[in-house]
Amino acid sequence: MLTSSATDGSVAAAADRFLSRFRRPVKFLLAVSGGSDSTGLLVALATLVATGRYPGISLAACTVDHALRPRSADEARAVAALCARYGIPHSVRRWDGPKPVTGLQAAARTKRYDLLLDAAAGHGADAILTAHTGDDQRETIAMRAGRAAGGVGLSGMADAVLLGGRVWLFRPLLSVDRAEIRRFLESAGEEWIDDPSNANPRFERVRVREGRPEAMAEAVDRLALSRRAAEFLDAHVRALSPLLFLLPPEGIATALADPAAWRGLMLLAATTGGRVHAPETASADRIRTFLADGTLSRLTAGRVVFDRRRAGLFLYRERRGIEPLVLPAGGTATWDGRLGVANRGSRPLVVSAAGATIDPALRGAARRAAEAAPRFGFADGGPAPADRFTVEPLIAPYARFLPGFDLPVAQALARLLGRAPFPSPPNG
Ligand SMILES: Nc1ncnc2c1ncn2[C@@H]1O[C@H](COP(=O)(O)OP(=O)(O)OP(=O)(O)O)[C@@H](O)[C@H]1O
Repeated sequence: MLTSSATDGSVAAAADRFLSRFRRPVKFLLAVSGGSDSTGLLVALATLVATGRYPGISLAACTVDHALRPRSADEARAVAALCARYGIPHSVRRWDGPKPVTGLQAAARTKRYDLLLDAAAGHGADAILTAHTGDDQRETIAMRAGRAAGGVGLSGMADAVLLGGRVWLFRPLLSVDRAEIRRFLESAGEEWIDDPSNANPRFERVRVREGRPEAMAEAVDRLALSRRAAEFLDAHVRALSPLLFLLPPEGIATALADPAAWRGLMLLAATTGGRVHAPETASADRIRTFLADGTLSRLTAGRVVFDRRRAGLFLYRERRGIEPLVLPAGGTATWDGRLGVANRGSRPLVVSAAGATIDPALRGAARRAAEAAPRFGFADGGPAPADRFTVEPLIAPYARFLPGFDLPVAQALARLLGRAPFPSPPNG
């Protein structure tokens, strides 16, 4: 039995705790590489679900074949065989096409999550599960400590993340150590594949595993911080359009006084600039000095103009460096990190900055923001009618990965941009 043995207790207990959280019917897609961690997660969950004690919960699995090593296809087949033994539908998603020479691991990771999202849709799964462990968690904290995150304290991986704004990913084994998972698999008589990339010193995670001492996470209540940042945005920031925001003087004072409010403002700045990351420390310090000084003038940082006037602080995207996007018929893409665009027409669509084409009556901050707004046209220069495309404002910091604890602030940003809320996790 899974639940009784002293050696497998923590894996089974973590799996049981996880499954017990879900009250509605839910299908999970397990991301299984064939390594010990994901094999352990698969065996633990499959065994528990087979007991019939978790009605409404079903499982599927996917292996991503990165096609980077000669044996990867065989490994995917070994996982398929394991899943077949446990009666779990399994699919393989292969990374075809050219691979970059530099940044290979980051590219593989991006592709892996895209392929997992694709597989989740294919299996009709409501959520994705990965087998990140307590060891991975310690490495993440050590890595982030090495980069001197600053501001909000050290943080580890979230146990829930919304991928691509669409599908929740859970990490049920985040509190279980790898050694425990291996003992569990040995007692269950199951084997796993040792991943050769774990011995490759090119990769950062591996370097951390070998080189850095462990660091302890600072006790930061990230959900409380996120809620306070959301309250600040709701209470103080006005969206004059999805591209132009105003923070009145009392809001500026609040942002300078309260670190959570400051974080809300920095996330709004990242969103306004179409940037994944909030301004880094040096840049944030410049903004802070500028705001504390109170002079009515402008500062540009992280592609965003901080435009201080009597009415307060206006925020908008600076005009420079906005690359045009050419979108083929039927295509979807991101423009300037700020807008998701889908071409519904039959001709290529060109999205560029409006620049001088805007209404000459506009003045001040509204004029500057409008110059950085999108303009939709065709390659011959003519404007595209509005029924040929759809757009959705993007929240760049959370467009790919939204940690569960940051859901409140992400929803506040969604409200400000007038876009649909992010979906809630499927438990409850
Ligand atoms: N090739 C794969 N196919 C399917 N799932 C995978 C694959 N590689 C990794 N995973 C999933 O991702 C989890 C983490 O894997 P691993 O630690 O190798 O990735 P990482 O790159 O360190 O993590 P991250 O994706 O968070 O950067 C695994 O436990 C497994 O669930």
